[in-house]
Amino acid sequence: MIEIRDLTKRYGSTTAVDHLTVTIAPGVVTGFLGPNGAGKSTTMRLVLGLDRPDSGQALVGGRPYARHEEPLRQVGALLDARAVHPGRRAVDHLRTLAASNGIGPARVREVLELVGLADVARSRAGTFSLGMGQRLGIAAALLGDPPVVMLDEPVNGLDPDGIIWVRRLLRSLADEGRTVLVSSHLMSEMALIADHLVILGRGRLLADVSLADMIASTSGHVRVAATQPDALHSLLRPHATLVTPDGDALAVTGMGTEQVARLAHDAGLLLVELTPVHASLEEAYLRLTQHDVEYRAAVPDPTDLRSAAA
Ligand SMILES: Nc1ncnc2c1ncn2[C@@H]1O[C@H](COP(=O)(O)OP(=O)(O)OP(=O)(O)O)[C@@H](O)[C@H]1O
Repeated sequence: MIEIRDLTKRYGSTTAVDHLTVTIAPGVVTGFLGPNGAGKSTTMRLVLGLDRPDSGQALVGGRPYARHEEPLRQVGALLDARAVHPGRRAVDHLRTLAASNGIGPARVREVLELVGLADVARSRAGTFSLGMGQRLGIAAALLGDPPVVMLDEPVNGLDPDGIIWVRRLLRSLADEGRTVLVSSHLMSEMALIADHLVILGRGRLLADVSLADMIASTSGHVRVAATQPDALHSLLRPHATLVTPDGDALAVTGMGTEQVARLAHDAGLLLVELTPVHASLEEAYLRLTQHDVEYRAAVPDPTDLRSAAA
């Protein structure tokens, strides 16, 4: 279990983590989400004692990370897969880490097998692809067979096989009763991996919610098309919350399919499509975080269902 209590971290005038209180429970995969700069990496670094909080605390297994004698046996973390000396052989990198935590060479061989790097164990980390580097980072995280695993963007750079492998790995770690915290900006991936979500915005907790409740909290939309698109648009606009183009059709929120059908019928319009579309995690996430995005490009509006559905 990870317990974060009233945690605050400032860098100059930036408050990276702002009075954050949340518990990451064992036995489930918790997705850690938030826009760029929301404070996810800082929170993970604070949990690992790599940075000092201004106030509050982060406990792993009931204690601050630094108070554990062999921390790799408590928490396995992948924060930055490139943080390995490029001249180091993969196996030597793992052996050094293992030795500093009283872990024997047999476990090094085991994790190399587990992540699929056994054949390249003697290659230097600098020759590894991004995906191989990720696998090496995950191997390091799992060395101590820890009850808590924290992975920052673990699928970054992995090919589809690798992504499926990470998904299965995280599921099995959670099923074994471990605490699994994983960050990713890929909402479609999160929707497949996570059971629970912790969402930050500008360092504050925006949501601590199950994946199912998160999606259910956002109503979907109706996709509708008619032989006279302009007439349909004018008809629906006064009645719906939002009417936006969606390919050849319109995306309509704030009305159900029946209401759309009746209005069209009464106006003599012929519908060629009428489809209820359930909200995706991405839509729910974009709506929740739209006021907390620190770095936003000028163009797409996050409430535009076309960009949300892309
Ligand atoms: N070492 C540092 N010095 C100064 N500012 C920092 C430092 N580390 C983080 N910050 C700032 O703290 C805020 C939170 O950053 P953090 O990297 O934790 O966010 P994040 O949610 O992990 O973002 P991303 O999704 O982009 O990785 C940002 O405004 C960032 O610029």
